[in-house]
This record gives sequence, C-alpha cells and structure tokens, in this order.
Amino acid sequence: MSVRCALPADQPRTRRPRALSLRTPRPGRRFFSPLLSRHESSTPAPLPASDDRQALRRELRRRRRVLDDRVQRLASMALVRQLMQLTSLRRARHVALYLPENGEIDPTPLVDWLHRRGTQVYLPVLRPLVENRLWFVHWRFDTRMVLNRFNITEPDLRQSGHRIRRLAPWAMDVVLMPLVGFDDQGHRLGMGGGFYDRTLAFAGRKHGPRPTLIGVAHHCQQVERLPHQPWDVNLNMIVSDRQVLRPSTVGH
Ligand SMILES: Nc1nc2c(c(=O)[nH]1)N(C=O)[C@@H](CNc1ccc(C(=O)N[C@@H](CCC(=O)O)C(=O)O)cc1)CN2
Ligand SMILES: Nc1ncnc2c1ncn2[C@@H]1O[C@H](COP(=O)(O)OP(=O)(O)OP(=O)(O)O)[C@@H](O)[C@H]1O
Repeated sequence: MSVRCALPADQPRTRRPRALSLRTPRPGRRFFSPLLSRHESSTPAPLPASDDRQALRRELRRRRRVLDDRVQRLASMALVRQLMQLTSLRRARHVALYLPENGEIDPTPLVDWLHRRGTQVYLPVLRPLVENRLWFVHWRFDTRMVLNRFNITEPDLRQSGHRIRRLAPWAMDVVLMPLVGFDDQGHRLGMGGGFYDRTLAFAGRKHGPRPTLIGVAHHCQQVERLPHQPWDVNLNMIVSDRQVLRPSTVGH
C-alpha cells in the first residue's frame, strides 16, 4: 500500500542546511536499518532548508495535517499491520499509545487486537502540578474522558466511578510515541514540550526495567538529518506506514 504525502506546490529549492534538513533521506550510512521496507517510491521531494526547530516542526506538522481521510486510513492500517508483527508488542501486557491529533498517524486500530490478547492499554495524561510530564492512565471503553489544555482527549483524572489506574512509566512494556519528525539515525522531533523526554528520561540509565520505546509517524515525516539533543530519549524502533527502522548497532 503506497501512501503519498502531500507537499507544498510552491516550495523553493534552497541550499542544504547545516544543522537541520528536510531533504529526502539518502540511502546509506544508516544507523537505523530498515526492516520490512516495502515502499521505496514516492519519497518526499526536497524542502527548504531550516535551522529553526520551530519552523521544521511547523512544516512537518503541516505535512501530516493535510493528509486526507483516505490516506490517513491507509497509513494507519499499514502502520498497525507492521506493529502487529513486532515481538515486543506481541509479548506486551501493558502498552501506552495515544489518540491521534492534527494528522498524527493513528495507532488505535491496534486497541482491539491488544484487548483480545489480554493486553492493557494506557493513554498519556498531562500530569497536574509538575512541569511537562505525563502519566500513563489505563484506558477502557468506559473511561470518562476530558479535553486537556492542548485540546487532546485524555482520561479524566477526577473519575468517581472507578479508581484511576495508572502505571509507572518504567513498568510499561511498550510506549508508542507520536513523532513530529525523525531521521534514519533514530533521532526524533516531538511537539516541543519535552513531555516524553522528561517522562522517559529514566530509560537512559544502564540498569533497571524500561519499556520498549517505539516512535511512530507517517513516512513523510522522515527528514534527512536531525541533531541529537542531550536530553532526547533513545528510541528502540521507529515505525512508519512504510518501514520499520531499528538501531543496527547494539548499545544504542
Ligand atoms: N496525540 C497526542 N497526545 C499527546 C501528545 C502528542 O504529541 N500527541 N503529547 C506529546 O508530548 C502530549 C501533549 N503534548 C503537547 C505538546 C504541545 C502541543 C501543542 O499543540 N503545542 C502548540 C501550542 C498549543 C498551546 O499552547 O495552546 C504549539 O506548539 O503550537 C500539544 C501537545 C500528551 N499527549
Ligand atoms: N529530561 C529532561 N529534563 C528537563 N528538561 C527537559 C528534559 N527533556 C527535555 N527537556 C526540555 O524540554 C524542552 C523541549 O524539548 P524538545 O524540543 O526536545 O521536545 P520534544 O522532544 O520535541 O518533545 P516531546 O518529548 O514532548 O516529544 C527543551 O527545552 C528541553 O530542555
């Protein structure tokens, strides 16, 4: 299934940037090696260079926002098909995912499959009172939901009917993280709040339990190169509607 990402018609072709690049990824020199790569055609054309993370975020968010419903549905199906093959997800008992917003690739068709396997599903909730951190709260069909300050639907922490069940981030088996951008080195760009970076910072430690961190995105959110920030959590894998990228080097 080939999903073409829309590009602006009037993009000027400017010179390559030094720090950030929106150009089509080149083959070779991959730190992350693609598995299950099926679609090599219709990669996005080069876009203007930008040294500005905010501008890059804006452009990548625009790219996914303009995808129409059919493309979104096909991309979601292709994503979920690949996710269902992953051992980490097949073995997982506790999985955090997210409800898609503004064109984010939709992982929710996975939910029925997870429930049938007896796996518990969690959603990110903005933690009250602390700066930009998340809780992962158990999500069932009867969970009462509210809109958070970003207009994203999340479980209501003030439920009276049944006790809110949250799981410590280190106790999750898999966390699916929505990416705004990524490169084939496994570097990621998120929404810019540092929510996932802060919440999952413990995953950088050598010892102790940690979830498998899987970044998910549309293929058109891949860029040639993103700088690694010292606080960026390392992903175990990036899955798009086109491919699965895994670190090819042990110890990443
Ligand atoms: N679907 C989904 N849920 C998620 C995230 C996500 O990226 N996607 N998050 C991942 O972290 C957390 C929320 N983080 C967010 C960070 C910034 C913005 C955002 O829209 N920022 C606007 C400014 C909005 C405002 O201040 O009112 C912007 O940057 O333009 C949204 C969510 C938790 N839930
Ligand atoms: N572990 C951390 N502790 C304190 N501040 C952090 C941490 N991780 C990230 N930050 C801060 O959060 C801000 C946003 O970081 P960044 O631009 O990398 O966000 P992001 O990765 O796009 O967002 P997210 O993690 O929500 O997907 C930065 O100012 C950064 O300093």
